[in-house]
Amino acid sequence: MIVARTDQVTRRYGDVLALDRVDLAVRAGELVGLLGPNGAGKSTLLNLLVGLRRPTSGRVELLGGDPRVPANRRAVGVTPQETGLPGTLRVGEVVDFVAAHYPDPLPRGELLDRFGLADLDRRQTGGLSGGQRRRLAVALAFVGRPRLVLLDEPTTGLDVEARRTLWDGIRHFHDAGGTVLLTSHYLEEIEALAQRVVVIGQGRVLADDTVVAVRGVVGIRRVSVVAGDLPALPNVVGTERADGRIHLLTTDADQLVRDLVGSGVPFRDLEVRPTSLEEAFLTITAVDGRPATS
Ligand SMILES: Nc1ncnc2c1ncn2[C@@H]1O[C@H](COP(=O)(O)OP(=O)(O)OP(=O)(O)O)[C@@H](O)[C@H]1O
Repeated sequence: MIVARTDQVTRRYGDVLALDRVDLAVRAGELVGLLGPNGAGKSTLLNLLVGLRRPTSGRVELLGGDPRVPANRRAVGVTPQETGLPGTLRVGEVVDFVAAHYPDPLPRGELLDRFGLADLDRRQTGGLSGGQRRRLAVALAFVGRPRLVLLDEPTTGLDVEARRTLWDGIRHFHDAGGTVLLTSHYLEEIEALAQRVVVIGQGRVLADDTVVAVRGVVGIRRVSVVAGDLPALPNVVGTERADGRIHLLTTDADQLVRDLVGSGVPFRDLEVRPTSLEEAFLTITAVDGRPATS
């Protein structure tokens, strides 16, 4: 069963194309990571899924209906990228306040325990550390026993231990059958939680695959030289000519350099550097299939 879906969704903010014909389907019980750099369109996508924004074109479906209808959002928990908590309320009071909106909320103690906040029940939220505040904000998405939880960069600003505690809370929910869609800038974060990763760049879905497959692309290096035409070389997954240089994307930079030298073709100014995730996907998408000398 599909619990969240976008069908050819485009969203513009004036001249900015934030999402460009995005297709996404999240099935019940999945834990999906949305990966992409700043401005890729991740938050926009979450906001469309929870009905906070309308698509410019295309269709969005949440739990089988229109996300803008409140009844369809009842079984959804959300933590946006930025949240505010009333500073004078105690942690327990905030949880109780949110819980009061749901017919069968999680017991307060259980929720706080799951997110490592049990000792802070009576602390005013204004006296929490940044990391504790973030964990509470994320925990609140789970109060109403949702079927689907959407988390926008849940662990930003958390130290290693706080991040681990939060991951445990998310995992617990997922192990019990819950569905999660979360955003991150880091593959490592998604790798720790999800099997499936959707890579977004410049408003487009660049990849929708297993973490293992995406990790293969992240390992790609850019070998660039100043040269005339190059022969076709093994392990080259993309080629680009720019700024008077030939850029070769490769899964094995060491071997490619050996092959370049072995080919006897004159070249100079050799450079080898890692590609960013977005760069790797964008370049491969743009030039895949063209011969190295084009
Ligand atoms: N309300 C808005 N008005 C105008 N432009 C917007 C608005 N919201 C988002 N944008 C633009 O849309 C694009 C996508 O932004 P979005 O916040 O969805 O990206 P993101 O992947 O969540 O980024 P980040 O990782 O920085 O949170 C960006 O170019 C952003 O500047």
